[in-house]
Amino acid sequence: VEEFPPSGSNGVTLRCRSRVKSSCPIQSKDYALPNSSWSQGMMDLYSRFLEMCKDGTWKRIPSYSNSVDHIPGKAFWESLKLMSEKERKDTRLFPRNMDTEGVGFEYAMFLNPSEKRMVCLFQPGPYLEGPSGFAHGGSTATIIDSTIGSCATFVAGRVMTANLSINYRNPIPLGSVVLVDSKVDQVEGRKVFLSCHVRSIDGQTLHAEATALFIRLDSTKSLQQQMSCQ
Ligand SMILES: CCCCCCCC/C=C\CCCCCCCC(=O)SCCNC(=O)CCNC(=O)[C@H](O)C(C)(C)COP(=O)(O)OP(=O)(O)OC[C@H]1O[C@@H](n2cnc3c(N)ncnc32)[C@H](O)[C@@H]1OP(=O)(O)O
Repeated sequence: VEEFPPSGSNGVTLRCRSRVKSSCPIQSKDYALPNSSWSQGMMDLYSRFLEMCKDGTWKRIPSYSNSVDHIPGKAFWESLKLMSEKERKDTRLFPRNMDTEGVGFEYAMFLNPSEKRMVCLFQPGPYLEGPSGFAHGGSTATIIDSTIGSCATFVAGRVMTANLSINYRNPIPLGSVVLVDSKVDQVEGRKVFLSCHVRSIDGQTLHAEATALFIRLDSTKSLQQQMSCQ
């Protein structure tokens, strides 16, 4: 199955750990692969998207516990120089902050480059509880921000969330599987406008809808430009 960014060419899967000599990089764990906590519904949806990756329409996005690991190629190695070994070891991407599988954010993202669309298969675990039996709104905001943010990253490179507006329509049961579906609506200079819907797998329940503004931070080429697919 095709994967983006391709692990052989961008260096993101190669990461130096503190106890390992820098000349001996090791592979970071990809958390967006199935584990035993994934429900049948999550597995089925994941298989459906993997199938759609076969003709190149969709790309599976690997997920690492440290954001640095997502940076492609040369920029990755340059960013390592800007951070101390301790900083690299001690930070974690917020939705990957729990060690036990299944209790927090279980998710996998897929990108459709031509539609500038990123979807996220999300199974909220018991430690994300807000109202009894349902996901905390903050956890929903987190997965929306991460999905939209990854979509904006693809289109614009380094970005920050400037505005995120969410309407919560129906609570998300813990342990259920929802589809977070985001797309870029417009790009105006450094501003990237996106929208997002969170729906049940059968599409019958709208859980949340959101709009967001991301601001591009620098003039480096976007991943999309690097893939030359616009
Ligand atoms: C292939 C795919 C690839 C995938 C990759 C996958 C994996 C990726 C891995 C991991 C990514 C996961 C994704 C993570 C997602 C999480 C993201 C976050 O949580 S970000 C943290 C929260 N956000 C902040 O803390 C920002 C705080 N704010 C700021 O730092 C600044 O305000 C900033 C950078 C947003 C803008 O500041 P300025 O100084 O650069 O720019 P100025 O001039 O202020 O704004 C530029 C324009 O934007 C408008 N603007 C700015 N903020 C606005 C706002 N809130 N509402 C409306 N307009 C705004 C301004 O009015 C201005 O517009 P005019 O050029 O004048 O037309």
